[in-house]
Amino acid sequence: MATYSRLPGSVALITLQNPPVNALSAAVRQGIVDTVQRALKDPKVTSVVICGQNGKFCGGADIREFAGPMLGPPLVPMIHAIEAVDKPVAAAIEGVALGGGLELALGCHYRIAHSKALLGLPEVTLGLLPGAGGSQRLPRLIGLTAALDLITTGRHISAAEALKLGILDQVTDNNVVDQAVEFVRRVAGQPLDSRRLSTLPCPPDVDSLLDKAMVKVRQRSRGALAPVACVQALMAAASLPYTQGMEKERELLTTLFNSGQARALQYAFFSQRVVGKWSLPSGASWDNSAARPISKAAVIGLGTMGRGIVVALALTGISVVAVETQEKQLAEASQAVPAMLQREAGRRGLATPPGVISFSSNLQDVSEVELVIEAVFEDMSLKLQVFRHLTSVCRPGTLLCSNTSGLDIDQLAAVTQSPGLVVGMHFFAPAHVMKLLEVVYGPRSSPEAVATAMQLGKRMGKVSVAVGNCPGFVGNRMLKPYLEQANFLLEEGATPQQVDEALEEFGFPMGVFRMSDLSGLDVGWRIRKEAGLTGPGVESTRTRQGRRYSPLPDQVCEAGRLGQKTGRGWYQYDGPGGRVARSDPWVHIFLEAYRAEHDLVARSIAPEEILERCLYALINEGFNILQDAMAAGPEDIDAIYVFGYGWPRHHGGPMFHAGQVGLGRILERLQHHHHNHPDVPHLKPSTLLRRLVAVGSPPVQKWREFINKERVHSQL
Ligand SMILES: CC/C=C\C/C=C/C(=O)SCCNC(=O)CCNC(=O)[C@H](O)C(C)(C)COP(=O)(O)OP(=O)(O)OC[C@H]1O[C@@H](n2cnc3c(N)ncnc32)[C@H](O)[C@@H]1OP(=O)(O)O
Repeated sequence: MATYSRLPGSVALITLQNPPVNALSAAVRQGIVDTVQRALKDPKVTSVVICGQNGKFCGGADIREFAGPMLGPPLVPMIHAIEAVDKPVAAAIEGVALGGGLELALGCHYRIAHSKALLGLPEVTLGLLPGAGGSQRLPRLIGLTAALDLITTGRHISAAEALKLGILDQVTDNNVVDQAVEFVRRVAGQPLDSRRLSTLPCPPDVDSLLDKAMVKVRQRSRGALAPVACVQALMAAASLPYTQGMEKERELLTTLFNSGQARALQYAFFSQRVVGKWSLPSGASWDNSAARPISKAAVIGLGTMGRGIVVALALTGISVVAVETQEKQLAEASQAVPAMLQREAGRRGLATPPGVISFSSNLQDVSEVELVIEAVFEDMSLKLQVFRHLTSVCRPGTLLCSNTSGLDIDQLAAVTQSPGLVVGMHFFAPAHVMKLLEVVYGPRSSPEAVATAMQLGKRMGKVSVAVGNCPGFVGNRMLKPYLEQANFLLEEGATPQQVDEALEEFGFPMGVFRMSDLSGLDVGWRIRKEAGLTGPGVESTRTRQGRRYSPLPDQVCEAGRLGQKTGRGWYQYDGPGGRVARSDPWVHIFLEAYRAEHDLVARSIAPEEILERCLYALINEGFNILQDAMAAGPEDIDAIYVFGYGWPRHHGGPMFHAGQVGLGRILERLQHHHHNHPDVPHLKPSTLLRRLVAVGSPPVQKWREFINKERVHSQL
């Protein structure tokens, strides 16, 4: 709702009230319509201020309402009515003015903000465009170039930047409502025509700026519709009168609203928030487990991952003891880490990196910290050695975390004095940049340890997801069948380019082979050797440990082709460290020879089959993970894939995508592919998928409840 009060003198104050962010729900819109009418009719009122309750102006349209029918007064006429008022109306912006919130402010005649406020039009990130007049008013206020940047990126800007751009009339460090009241009293009676943005001319697109932007956006958006529609709306602003521009805005918004992409992006918005409200099978959860405050931490091992973790911690203001026992590596890291910290602080607009880092080669130096993150090489015996050492060196009660991408947390916990204080913290490279953190709880991890790691991840700006302790955890466990299918497709006749193109067309920034070249092919090779799947003494057959196996990636590594770092992998590069992948005749000859050796007849494989085989195998493993309670719900898996594995956000995440494709269809295609490849267990449809289809394929939002019920009745 919105409340109305008349302040001493002649100013009406309208306050939006819809905690926590004063989103423009039907009730709030109705409240605004009513209170603006009241201010208009009250002859004693000469000016109006609109503000938000509890230090937040407005977080935009109420995203939760998008799923249902539109009720209450629509936004566009409401904002037009405010603009038409013949008394000055000012928006007093505190906290946030985002999306519809900023569009509401653009309909006011003046905008005054607190210096700490954030402004933006993030609709594009929800698969929409600023459809409450924002795409037409903003370019009239700040020009096409600046409007294009804000509308197509959706980025939030500071009050200082908004003032510079001309969005704001005044910025204050004091009480913003008081300032706005004083401001409107001062300007009362002045002509308002030039303050009504809809009546101003839009600058024309003289340098074909928008045509060029369209080409770029189409290239960059990888199939996402909203950025393209945003440019189209700006083209309308630049070339059409305001009323026709608004018609175009509405038409584009309707198309976006009805697209699956908007639903996927809005789901992704909420999943990011759902994962913060974690719960474990034990019943421990975010609201019944206290996190410990951490001010001093240590990182053991200063390779690529360790260095990134040190920077991520230091940026939160935590003091870090950075330990590396190899002198050469330590010397390199003590040069590199401060530079990385400086760069990242600059990128985030922080003047001086707040944390203090001390470097050491002595493990004893971690004795005073509250939390240790071990980030040594991914080797169980080495990690066990470090954990044995840590448990004797650290004071009782220190939290011991392992940055592992899939090793058994329970084994590590078993060699410590307090297994309850051990959790996994699986960072993604580069650790100071990538948003995802898997917090891995073992059977003995205490709720306090999980809460502390989750809280620390949040402080580092990560999307932290609590996951169970199983090989590969969630992300890498699902990646395994995906990679496996990609290799099988090569055996059957596809080329690395064909597989990559199909996946990139779907929206991944990089296909599986380009990505493997970037990460280094030796990573998986070492894991397969440790698992006894390849290496000396293992027979070179296409069946290993009772299931189909492709030795192709092993043979590529044996040829010394480890990816970008060696200048050769599934592609060729200009040299070691080269970035531009080019098709390599060696690979094609190698694949032909391999197929001939194994009597495989190459067939032509359609992109649809490539997508089905890779994605549905991955999704199927996602269902197995839910079934095994290694992830609390589909949102957890989807957040992991969107933030850590390049899953296109406009497809929501693998589990959401499964729902959009139709669970029945996924089941039917998995059955089909499993029938053709009975020696591939990953294609065998999961029990959970079958059960969901059997009960009528409920929407993804209902799966968590269904799984819990099935578990109670022992159906899973
Ligand atoms: C019909 C007209 C069509 C087009 C024109 C207009 C379109 C729009 O306005 S679309 C919405 C645009 N706004 C946004 O994208 C802002 C989204 N919100 C945020 O970015 C952040 O929530 C925040 C910066 C406003 C606050 O961040 P923070 O303090 O970290 O809190 P949370 O993100 O955890 O959010 C708290 C709580 O609020 C819910 N929420 C936030 N914004 C909205 C919203 N616009 N509508 C509905 N709900 C919102 C969020 O989900 C959290 O709820 P829970 O605690 O229940 O999870």
